[in-house]
Amino acid sequence: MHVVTSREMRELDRYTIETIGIPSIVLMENAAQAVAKEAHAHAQGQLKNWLILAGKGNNGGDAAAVARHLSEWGHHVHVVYAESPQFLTGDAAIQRDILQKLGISVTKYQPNTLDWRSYDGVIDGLLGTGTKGAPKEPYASLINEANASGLPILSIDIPSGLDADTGAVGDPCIRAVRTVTIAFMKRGLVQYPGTGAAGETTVAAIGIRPEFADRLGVRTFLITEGTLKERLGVDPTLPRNKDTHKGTYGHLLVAAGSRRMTGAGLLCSKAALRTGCGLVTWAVPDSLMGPLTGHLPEVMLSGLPDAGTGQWGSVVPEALLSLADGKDAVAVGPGLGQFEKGAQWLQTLWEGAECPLVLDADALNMLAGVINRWPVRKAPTVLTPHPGEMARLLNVPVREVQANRIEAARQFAEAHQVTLVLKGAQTVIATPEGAAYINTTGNPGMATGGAGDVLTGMIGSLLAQGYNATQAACAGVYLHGQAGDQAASRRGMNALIASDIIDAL
Ligand SMILES: NC(=O)C1=CN([C@@H]2O[C@H](COP(=O)(O)OP(=O)(O)OC[C@H]3O[C@@H](n4cnc5c(N)ncnc54)[C@H](O)[C@@H]3O)[C@@H](O)[C@H]2O)[C@@H](O)CC1
Ligand SMILES: [K+]
Repeated sequence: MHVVTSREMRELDRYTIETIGIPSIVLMENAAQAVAKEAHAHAQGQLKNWLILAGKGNNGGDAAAVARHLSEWGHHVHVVYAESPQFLTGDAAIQRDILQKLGISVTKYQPNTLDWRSYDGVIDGLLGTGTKGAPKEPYASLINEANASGLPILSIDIPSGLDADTGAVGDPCIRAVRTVTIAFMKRGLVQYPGTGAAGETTVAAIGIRPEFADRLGVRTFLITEGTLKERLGVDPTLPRNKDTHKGTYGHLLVAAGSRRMTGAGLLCSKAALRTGCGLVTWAVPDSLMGPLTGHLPEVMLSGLPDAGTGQWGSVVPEALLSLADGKDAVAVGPGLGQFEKGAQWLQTLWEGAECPLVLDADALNMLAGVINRWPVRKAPTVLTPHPGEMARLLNVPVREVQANRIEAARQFAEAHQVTLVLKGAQTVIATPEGAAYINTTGNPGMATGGAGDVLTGMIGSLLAQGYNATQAACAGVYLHGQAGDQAASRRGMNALIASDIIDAL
């Protein structure tokens, strides 16, 4: 499913109107039909009293047409224009004139004069994708009154006050229970806090087809089952061919865990096996071999000389590099620990390993500040930072990363020619070619120690099985979230721990 910016949406509108030839008023009619149907369904067969808020742009034009449909179906509607309706232009003016001829009640907003208690629900058609900055008066007061009314609000296209591109909520912003977005999902609806303000969101098809978005070069997508299968060609449910053996499914090397942090390596390796790779070799500092033996019988432990410390800082990087030889992928980082000259240590693997790499946690901290000077790797490289690690990689505050996660991920991935997985609610995957994918699975119960180690193992496993970096990152993130959702439904979010995610795979 495509996800668009407001600029892309304008281009798609223009393309559909001018090149395909569907008049804008027809698109508006389709949009309004879809929104009205959603409101009608919300009323569950009862006829309701709707207060319909209209701005002066096309979002308000949609709202006026919604009022017409609802009234035709027997609902009671009252339309309040934020600004004087006499100044409307274009399609919005056409809709206003129709309302007038149909005798539908219309007023201009006067602060604190609306009797909100006499309505059952609100339709929000104040501001759409034409919004610039936080709502100005009188929109701001009207939005505040609507939110304070406690009535369920259904937003047209986006909640008024939302930044359709970043998901930032203006002061104020409508808090909707439901949003019917027009033609395509907007970026602001799939990034927090926007996602929270929009409530349950559906996309209304109005005649602007998905292939038009491909034609115009839209390269941001929501990860759904359809995206995985149709766009990315990954189907994890396909049965295995009968004449295969463990070598068919790849061999992953995991470099993770150190004294006091062995669990990270256990989770990463076990998740990798459960994601289907044929073999996992787990490299650890030699002194940990004894304590770890037998904990995960399916994994092959490989101890590297560590001068008795149990720390990766004492392991020469060449030892790890030679283990990487002949493997199908390497996962490095969980529980590795921080140590002196860590960047140089990692550089040996970065430059020497010929197979795909996935880097997480401490390995990402080693990259911060040096990745700019390192050569682009020939084999695929996946980085999986959480927002704090991303901020260190970019040397900016975390809030700057979070303010526009899609762009932060995309720019980094393009600049360094890596596949970047920016974790957090609605994980973003950006590819070296400039595409971005936004995940739809997962829940806050997964904000628990070790969940990231599980993801690293899963992505490593998929890389080892021969999936390309985009496939591995997108499928890994999607399945990780799906397993987390299953685990949460069994355990509850508070009780969920990382092992439960593995158990749900
Ligand atoms: N063909 C099309 O263009 C279609 C557009 N549609 C609707 O049209 C909307 C976009 O319409 P518009 O581009 O007219 O824009 P909007 O209706 O989103 O609003 C723009 C108007 O609000 C004003 N405004 C902008 N920022 C403001 C702020 N911070 N405070 C107060 N006022 C502000 C602008 O001066 C402008 O008059 C979409 O969200 C969608 O609902 C749909 O009808 C489908 C077809
Ligand atoms: K709106």
